[in-house]
Amino acid sequence: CGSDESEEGATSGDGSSEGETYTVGIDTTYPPFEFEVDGEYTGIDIDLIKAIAENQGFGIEFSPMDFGGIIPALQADQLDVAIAGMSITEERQAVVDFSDPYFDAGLSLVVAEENTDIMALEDLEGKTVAVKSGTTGAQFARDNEAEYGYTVAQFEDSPSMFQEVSNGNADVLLEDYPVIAYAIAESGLALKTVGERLTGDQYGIAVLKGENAELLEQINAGLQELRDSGEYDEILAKYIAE
Ligand SMILES: NC(=O)CC[C@H](N)C(=O)O
Repeated sequence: CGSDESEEGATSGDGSSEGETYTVGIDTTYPPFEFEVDGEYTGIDIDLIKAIAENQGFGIEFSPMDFGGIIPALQADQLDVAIAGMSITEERQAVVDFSDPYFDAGLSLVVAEENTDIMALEDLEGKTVAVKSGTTGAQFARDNEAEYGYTVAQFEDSPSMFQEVSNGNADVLLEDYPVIAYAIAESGLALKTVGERLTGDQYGIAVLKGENAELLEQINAGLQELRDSGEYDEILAKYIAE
């Protein structure tokens, strides 16, 4: 559905820049932000970065990887840009520069639909909490583990976490609420969100710290253009039911 998928590789826009091509790290197991349909990458992040590349006249090449590998890959110069539902955090800001925020998210708890004994963090004593490596969810779980007395089980991707709770191997998982809403609606897994939203944060597009001021400026200009033109809202509406 939607726009054509042909911009991977070189998009040269209107020739206003040198048509540089950047390698973009993505987490393709993270719908509705990034996923794969019939061998094509799709989702909010994919559409946004393609549209930014187009309006700023640079090319992009996607490099899919586990979320936990993305910041290390930026640091190792294997990626120029990362867009991966990545929350802007102070810790990350020590090693990457973020674009202006483009989406509001934050963590919630998810349990099996029939579960009636977990309503909040206070109910997690002795339970197993599934998290994904390198994420704000994993960080939150570690930070609160001693206080609430649960055990953390770490996974490399979100679908594995959802599966694990659905199977009953883990009692609860921590994930960003737009991703939870999409997973529950689309996967048919018998899961539900419980309790309050635990955190609020915002997603940003990342580049390696200190070395990419010009690229970051282009990304911010591109984002602003998409907001002004209404294309940003159209992209969101394609993937998120209001
Ligand atoms: N792709 C993801 O799993 C991102 C999770 C979360 N928003 C983070 O930044 O850590």
